Amino acid sequence: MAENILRKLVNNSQMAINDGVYEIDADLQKSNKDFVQIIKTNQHATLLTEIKFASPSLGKIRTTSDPVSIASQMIAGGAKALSILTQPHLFNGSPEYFMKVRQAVDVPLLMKDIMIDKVQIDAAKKIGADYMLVIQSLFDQKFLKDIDDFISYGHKQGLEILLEVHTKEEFKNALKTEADIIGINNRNLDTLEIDLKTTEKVLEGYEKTRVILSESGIETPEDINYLKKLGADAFLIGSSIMKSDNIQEQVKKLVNAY
Ligand SMILES: O=C(O)c1ccccc1NCC(=O)[C@H](O)[C@H](O)COP(=O)(O)O
Repeated sequence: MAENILRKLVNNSQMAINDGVYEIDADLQKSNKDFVQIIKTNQHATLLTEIKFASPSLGKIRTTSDPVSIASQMIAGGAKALSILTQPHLFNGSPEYFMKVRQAVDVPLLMKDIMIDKVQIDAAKKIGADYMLVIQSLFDQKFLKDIDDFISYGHKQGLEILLEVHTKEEFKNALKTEADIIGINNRNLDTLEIDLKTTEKVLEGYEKTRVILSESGIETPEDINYLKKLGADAFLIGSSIMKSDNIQEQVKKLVNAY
């Protein structure tokens, strides 16, 4: 799959769009909580934990089960927001899981998908997402055009934007946008390799103007403290929590990293 993973992810999203996955008849409300404010005031590590049953890098992570139960355990452990996969292909996600969780919890929710089309942004609003994911490399590598228009459309739908980068160049471009949070993905989407030093490389020499989320490959309190020292304000964690036998305790351990 290494031949071009991004292309494959874009094609998968197009397939899901063509199959009507995002044609949703719902009007759920987002949370009334401000995640950026939570990040700025939380005395402990702010975790955005991810409900993710499978991934391109790991295949099956956990047997698909009730997402509401997983969400409740994450929140009981101290997660301040949740990321929920809605992409069916390779991630086993779905907007239905998302809506079940939205109806059960009041924390901010990120619709985690490979967003390539405004029809998905419309869906994010309908399912009650607070945040949507935008991937800078999709624009820099010319899979998509006009990131400012895409972000502005999301904002007009009442969504906040998590803009994900992996390189210094992408980070520079991301800083020119109106994104609400910039996520540094420690996973290289061309190779799927993870290196926490990505956050270090990207943030080197950066004078803080935005809220920074470090994403992927985070497993231990030590990882969190390392990333915090580099300038990360919050942490997106999926696999290491989803693989755990005790989700609540695993989240608690990470939240109490500091
Ligand atoms: O997780 C993957 O294998 C993956 C592959 C290709 C594109 C995106 C992918 N994941 C999306 C993510 O950003 C992660 O799910 C998220 O940062 C959590 O990462 P982790 O804690 O390593 O599960």
